[in-house]
Amino acid sequence: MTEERDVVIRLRGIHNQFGRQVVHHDLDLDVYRGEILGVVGGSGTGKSVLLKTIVGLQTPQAGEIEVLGYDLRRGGEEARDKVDDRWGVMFQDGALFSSLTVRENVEVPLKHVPDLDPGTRAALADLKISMVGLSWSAGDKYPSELSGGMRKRAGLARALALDPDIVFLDEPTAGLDPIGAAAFDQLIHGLSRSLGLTVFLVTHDLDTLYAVCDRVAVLAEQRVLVSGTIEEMGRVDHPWVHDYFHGPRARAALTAKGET
Ligand SMILES: Nc1ncnc2c1ncn2[C@@H]1O[C@H](COP(=O)(O)OP(=O)(O)OP(=O)(O)O)[C@@H](O)[C@H]1O
Repeated sequence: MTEERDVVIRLRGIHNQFGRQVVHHDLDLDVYRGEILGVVGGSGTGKSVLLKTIVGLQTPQAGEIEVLGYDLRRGGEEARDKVDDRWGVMFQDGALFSSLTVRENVEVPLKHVPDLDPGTRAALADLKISMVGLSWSAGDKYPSELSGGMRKRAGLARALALDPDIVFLDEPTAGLDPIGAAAFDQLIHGLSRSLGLTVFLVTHDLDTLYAVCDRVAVLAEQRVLVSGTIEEMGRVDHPWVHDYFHGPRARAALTAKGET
């Protein structure tokens, strides 16, 4: 008997086009509750556009988007309102407001919570700041006073502010040194497991894929060409997938994970 898995994001027949450039055509994808899904693909295959499509920053020309059981295309504003505080998004550079301190940045999504007094709001922000491994004093700092890795952690704290079911991460380890990247991978993994978070993670970083992802979805030929475990990816007979998962970088990442 196969176990039914709880699908939290279901995409069907997504079509995204800019002018004459078709980025996605007839794209289907399921994301399961509690998993860390790595979304990979060559440059320009539409990984970021896909993330933006799900969170409502890009409107596809066709297709169905269902998140946490809500039909976001047919359900309109009302459906989006229902899920808006159940996901968090972290863009590449953290996308923090430069004129606000880290604590004030993390407080931004909390301002939508009714009846939350300023003291409680600040305390909740501090809790998220410590959850992502930043010191208490980081809350008073401005983004320009932080390192790239700290800014990413602050961006993650803001994405976690409303205790979301799903977090979307766009290249979270880009620009980090290998030690900082590995630490960030472990942070994502630990948070996902302890909070039961579903993570939709766009990445080029093979170490991240091998270290933390439960499944991988490969974008190619304007759709999700294949999805499955890394082990399954190793058996896929497609030139890009083969080169990606059998290349020297993949071998190094596998060795680093200790599975030679
Ligand atoms: N707003 C837009 N207007 C026009 N074209 C766009 C827009 N957004 C994205 N594109 C195009 O869509 C394609 C996919 O872009 P996207 O940023 O999703 O790629 P990606 O797979 O994330 O690439 P990379 O790995 O290089 O970050 C690119 O050719 C890009 O130029």
